[in-house]
Amino acid sequence: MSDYVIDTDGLCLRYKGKLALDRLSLRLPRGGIHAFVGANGAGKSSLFRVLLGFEPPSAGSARVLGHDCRRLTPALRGRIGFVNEEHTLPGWMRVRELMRMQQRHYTQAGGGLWNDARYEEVLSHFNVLPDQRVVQLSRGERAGLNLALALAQGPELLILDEPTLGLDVVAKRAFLEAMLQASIDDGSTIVYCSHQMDEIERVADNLVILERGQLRYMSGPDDFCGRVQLWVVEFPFKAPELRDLPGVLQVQQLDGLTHVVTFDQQDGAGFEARLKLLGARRVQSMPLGLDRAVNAFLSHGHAGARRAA
Ligand SMILES: Nc1ncnc2c1ncn2[C@@H]1O[C@H](COP(=O)(O)OP(=O)(O)OP(=O)(O)O)[C@@H](O)[C@H]1O
Repeated sequence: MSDYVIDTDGLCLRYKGKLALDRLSLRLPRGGIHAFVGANGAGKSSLFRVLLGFEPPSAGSARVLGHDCRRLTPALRGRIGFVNEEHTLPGWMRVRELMRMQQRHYTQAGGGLWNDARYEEVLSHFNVLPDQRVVQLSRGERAGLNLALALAQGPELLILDEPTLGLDVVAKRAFLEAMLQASIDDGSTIVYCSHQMDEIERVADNLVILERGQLRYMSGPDDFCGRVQLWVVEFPFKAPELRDLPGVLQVQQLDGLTHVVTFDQQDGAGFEARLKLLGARRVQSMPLGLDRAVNAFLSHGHAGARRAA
């Protein structure tokens, strides 16, 4: 059995003239919650489509649960749960019928561990009646049903594309709790993408940052935040150009002070000394939350891409 639940090597996916995945080499260990972040168009959904066998790689390889993604058998697919952001479900079916169908499938297939309690718990946060047809549900209710079904399957690997988009705060919290529970109780590996850093901060064990189809960064969210630092600097006159200093991700002028976000400059002394040499009168440094840290990291990539263009 492969140690990696997902293993890609030099993976490329090209859509007519557009490189969505660019020589992506990525290995995710089994277990835990892996959160993918990246700007719009970074390639998150494209990666999921390749992993699920919906798109063949244009070059390189992709393996999921130790098997080539181009040759996933129905039995293997049964070990992988997937929820897409549109929450597509058969509209004509009643909620009860859909649940029974999934329940039967996942109990008989033996691939998963159907969990009634988890289904009921997640769905209880939505006003969904068993007799309603899927087509009659609101978008958020359909999302809730889809997530309840996916989490109740207890799949070995669960891939979720922006699962909480459009959910209210209570439903979102319930879903995150259930996701954590599935990861702990069933040992499911959960791979999901989101633009909501508060969520990722709360549940993710591993943060994966994609940029223009490439892997830019991977570690636990806390380790990532530990490497990003904000410096609030007072220059007596006009602030000098700081963007080209080593490790600088972002520079902003706010209320007469210069805010500099750096990566791997947390030893303090070296960077502070540089700022002082450049004429800084006062320097204060502080850690950043995940939201601002990721934002600075991604905006650095954006700026780099603009400069290269
Ligand atoms: N069917 C397609 N045909 C052509 N280009 C596509 C297609 N699907 C995606 N792309 C392009 O591939 C790139 C990656 O798209 P993808 O949907 O994977 O990004 P994403 O990271 O999921 O973005 P978002 O956060 O906006 O959902 C984008 O530049 C997108 O325009």
